[in-house]
Amino acid sequence: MPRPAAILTDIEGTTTSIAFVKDRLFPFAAAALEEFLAAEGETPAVREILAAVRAAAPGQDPVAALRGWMAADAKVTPLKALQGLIWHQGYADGRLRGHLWPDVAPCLRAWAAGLRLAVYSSGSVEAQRDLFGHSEAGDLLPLFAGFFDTAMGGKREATSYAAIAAALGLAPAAILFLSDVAEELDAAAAAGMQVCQLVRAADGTVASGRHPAESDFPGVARRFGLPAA
Ligand SMILES: CSCCC(=O)C(=O)COP(=O)(O)O
Ligand SMILES: [Mg+2]
Repeated sequence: MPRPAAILTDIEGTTTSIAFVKDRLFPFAAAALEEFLAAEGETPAVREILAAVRAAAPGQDPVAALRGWMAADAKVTPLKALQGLIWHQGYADGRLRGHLWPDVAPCLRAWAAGLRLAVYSSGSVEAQRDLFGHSEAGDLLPLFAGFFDTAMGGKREATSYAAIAAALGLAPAAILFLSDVAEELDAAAAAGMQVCQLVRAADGTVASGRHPAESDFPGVARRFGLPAA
């Protein structure tokens, strides 16, 4: 395999602890839902999201549909867009700061000097930008060349990875995709990307055995011949 020219990274379980997403971000959005809709429900962005909720859950009360998706951790685009808008307020006023494992920011900085970096998460592009722009390691936005969400398709579909490679103007084989979820790695590998599973002990991730696996970003750097932090 050629040395990767670009790194495409997942967020939850890869750059960021699962606990931060599930115990901090998700409850933050859940607690603010009704109040946010009362305040912002007539803005064009939220009206568009609510129309998409009604289209995806016809005949259901939109708030009930959103609550159901939250309870199921459904990766549904309108829910993800709305969570991103709610989190935006928290990042802007300092109540939220994006968690990153301590090994992540030094490696991203080292890699960005010679490689293109991009993110692919179920979280909306706005949510991704806020997490890295207001991270515990400072503003990392300048390191990234692209952000991709479920508008590209689901993370377990090979076509999503082909679309992201095309958007980056690279052959899939030139891109290394990092994720904790084996099914996402299966899909990226099927599209021709190089892949590596992040098996972070603190998150309780288990190696699938189907893909190369490392416990942190320096391990990824060693395995794929990338610059070390
Ligand atoms: C942008 S941080 C919030 C991530 C999120 O909403 C989520 O559902 C986790 O998705 P990922 O694809 O990063 O595992
Ligand atoms: Mg993940």
